[in-house]
Amino acid sequence: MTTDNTDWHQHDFKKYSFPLGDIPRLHHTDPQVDELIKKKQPVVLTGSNLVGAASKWDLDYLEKNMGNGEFTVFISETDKFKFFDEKKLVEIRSVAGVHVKDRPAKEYPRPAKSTTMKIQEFARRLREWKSGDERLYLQQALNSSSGASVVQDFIRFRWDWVTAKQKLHNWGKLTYNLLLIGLEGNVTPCHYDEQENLFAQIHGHKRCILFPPEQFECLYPHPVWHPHDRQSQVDLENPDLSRFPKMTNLHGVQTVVGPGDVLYIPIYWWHHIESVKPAKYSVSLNFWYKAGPVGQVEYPIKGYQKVAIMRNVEKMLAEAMQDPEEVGTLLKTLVLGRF
Ligand SMILES: O=C(O)C(=O)C[C@H](CCCc1ccccc1)C(=O)O
Ligand SMILES: [Zn+2]
Repeated sequence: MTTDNTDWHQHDFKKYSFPLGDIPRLHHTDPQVDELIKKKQPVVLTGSNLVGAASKWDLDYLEKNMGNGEFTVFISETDKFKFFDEKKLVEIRSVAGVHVKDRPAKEYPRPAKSTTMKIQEFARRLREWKSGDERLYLQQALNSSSGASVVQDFIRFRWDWVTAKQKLHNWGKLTYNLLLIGLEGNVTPCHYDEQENLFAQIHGHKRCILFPPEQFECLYPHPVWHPHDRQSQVDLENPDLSRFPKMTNLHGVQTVVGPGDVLYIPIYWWHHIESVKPAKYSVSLNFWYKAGPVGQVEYPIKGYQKVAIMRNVEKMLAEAMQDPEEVGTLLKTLVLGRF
């Protein structure tokens, strides 16, 4: 895997069963950049200085300057931090048209539990962390109460540059910036988001493995009503081909982003992200934008549009049937032996 940003040692990286190409790394002034973004293809933009004002955001600085608020921190017994949407549990009960606050019918295992803590406690626990301890991952939307000097840095981001990208590519509004501080070795397993994403790396490095929306059938996402909606059911490190046979068709692209790099993760693209050596922790900040207006539909429709259609079918059927479990039965009746 060639990454001209440093001489990555192959032996350090996990080996996967599927082929991985390279995501192009281009200087942000290269005209190919906007061509790739227009085609919803991932690309690493270098030299943008988008979050140059945050280049000093190491643990010491953030500990001193993030203010006195409580921050959302996920804690996991393993290296995986698979997003779990607690809101879905209530929504499941409301599928039957009844909002019931009691415990959900099914108990879902939670890979990582969510808690809050002050930045000082988080920093202390990160410094004291040793192999075998539970892992921590701070994931908090930045806002105006994030400490005065951090807000000053935030204001000095290259908002002209990123807003020009937003306008040029007809993205919707900026929903929020998620600040991510995690231990080397933390993994955010394969999932997709319904937003355009300019992912800025600030401290340390992250290995990002991406798959296009068309590989939906190889990645077997949880149902839309599941708390792991948008997350793949498959474990890329330990493929279960009896349950997920189409994993053998997986082929992705990858890159390693370092400080100053910005990775464009197109809407609906699958991504699997790992904080890698040598730094002990990594700091990233994403810029999530709502999808732009659909505009004139072109045929044949694109992979990501099929994903949006499948999501709507699942939602409509879940709403129509009393019990989400019946959705699978109805869909099998609809297609098996008929199409
Ligand atoms: O920026 C992105 O989209 C990423 O996936 C970055 C990822 C953490 C995201 C956590 C998360 C996943 C799903 C819903 C809400 C929050 C990382 O860098 O570890
Ligand atoms: Zn994501």
